[in-house]
Amino acid sequence: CFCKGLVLTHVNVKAGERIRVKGKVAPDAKSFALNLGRAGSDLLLHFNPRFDCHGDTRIIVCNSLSGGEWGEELREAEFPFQQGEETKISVAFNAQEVMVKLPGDQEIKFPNRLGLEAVQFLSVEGDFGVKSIKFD
Ligand SMILES: C=CCO[C@@H]1O[C@H](CO)[C@@H](O[C@@H]2O[C@H](CO)[C@H](O)[C@H](OCc3cn(-c4n[nH]c(N)n4)nn3)[C@H]2O)[C@H](O)[C@H]1NC(C)=O
Repeated sequence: CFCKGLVLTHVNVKAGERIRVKGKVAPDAKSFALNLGRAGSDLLLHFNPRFDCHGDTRIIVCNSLSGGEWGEELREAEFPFQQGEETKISVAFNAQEVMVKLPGDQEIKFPNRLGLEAVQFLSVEGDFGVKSIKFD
């Protein structure tokens, strides 16, 4: 369900700032993921919409990764993505939680399990073509 995509390091996004990702879901998408954290092995958030992957159909899986170990998954059934469509995902965080804003004013909150105050690493992987990334 994954092909390696875009990796940004040293982005130095602080709590209260927002990352806005615009892109297009592949027409035959199985899954894509937005990862942000200290590094690839320490993720504040692995945001993983699954169209058809790992036995999941149209479910958003969120998780953290600490020292390469996955935490407990949070699963969201409200699934605002369509294969082949453009979409916008924005993420902000504070000491307590990560807030993901999705189309249709949907918001997913995920605990800041790593307690990160800044994010250095951002990657987008899977069946998603990034059009723009804005930091504000
Ligand atoms: C029911 C069986 C046991 O539970 C399953 O266990 C799987 C393995 O941990 C879970 O899938 C992982 O879920 C993680 C988030 O919790 C990640 O989505 C993980 O994929 C991350 C990943 C793979 N890759 C990757 N694979 N190959 C390449 N090049 N890159 N990159 N990132 C997935 O492989 C999967 O979500 C989980 N399913 C359930 C229902 O819990």
